[in-house]
Amino acid sequence: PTGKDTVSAGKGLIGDKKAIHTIKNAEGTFLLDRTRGKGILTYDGAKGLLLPGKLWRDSDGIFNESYDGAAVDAHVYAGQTFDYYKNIHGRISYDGTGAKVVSTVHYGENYNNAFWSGSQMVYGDGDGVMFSPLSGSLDVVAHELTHAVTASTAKLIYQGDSGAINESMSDIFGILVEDHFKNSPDWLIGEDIYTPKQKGDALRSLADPTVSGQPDHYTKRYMGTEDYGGVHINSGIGNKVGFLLASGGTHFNIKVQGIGKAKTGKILYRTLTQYLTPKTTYRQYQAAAVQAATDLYGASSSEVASVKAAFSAVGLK
Ligand SMILES: CCC(=O)Oc1c(C)cccc1C(=O)O
Ligand SMILES: [Ca+2]
Ligand SMILES: [Ca+2]
Ligand SMILES: [Zn+2]
Repeated sequence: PTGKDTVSAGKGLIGDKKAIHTIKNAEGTFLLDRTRGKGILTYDGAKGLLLPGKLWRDSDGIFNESYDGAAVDAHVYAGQTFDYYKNIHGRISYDGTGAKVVSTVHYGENYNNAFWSGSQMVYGDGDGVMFSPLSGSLDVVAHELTHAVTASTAKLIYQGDSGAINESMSDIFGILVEDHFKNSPDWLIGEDIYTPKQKGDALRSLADPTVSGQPDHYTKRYMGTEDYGGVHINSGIGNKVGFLLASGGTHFNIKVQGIGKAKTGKILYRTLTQYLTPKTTYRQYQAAAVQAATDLYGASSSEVASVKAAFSAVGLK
């Protein structure tokens, strides 16, 4: 649709008020943000399974009803993730050339999933027990949009080691985007939408992947066929590397000097976008990350030493 670029009032899933970029015409106000790249667009799946559904339209221009919350959060968090990649890494949208960022909320019924379809983000409403509506968490939205960055660069195949690295990159950048915008950063994924009736838990922990049954060492990796060869299981190995590299610590008697979240983000962004390829294995990932850190900080830098130590701590070299 055409219309006038507008800033509207919105309320997120937990009732938090926030401004949203929209366009307004005679038919109403739409979730179309034309201030970022070629646009950020949010659609209503209307509890069906057709994508993308209908571009979200509000008749009175105030997005404050409970049904609106998932859409407001998806729209705002997509914009924040867009801003992180632009301002921190100089990347304009997931493809680097301002590609439209499309999200659909209210997908399916009681759907406990969120995913990157290959061309857009899709969020279920959850069943109210396992999940609340899944766009209600910035780290989850950033996780999904990072799948799009990966699909536009390394194209890591979604199975086995490459799939686990794909998943880990999405978790790590989910953490980094949330850290960039929130004053309560953590190393947890999905805490805002996971098991709404229980407090203090999360979908995954990067600080200690074993709390959700993930391995934190390469010798403990899952080798079965479930979950595309364990992409959401073995991502714990890469997640532990990311945590140790940023925060430091001693793991299986190996001490890692932390280098902070910002440098960790720079090294892993360069690794993902310059060195990883569709079939990269965890061992090749170690070499790629060392190379990226060397490019950025020099072969004899403390940052390179920390990258080597972080991978060594999980049994990779
Ligand atoms: C952190 C977001 C996440 O993991 O979303 C998924 C869920 C909830 C189920 C299945 C797949 C995914 C995914 O995006 O990998
Ligand atoms: Ca989090
Ligand atoms: Ca919970
Ligand atoms: Zn994922």
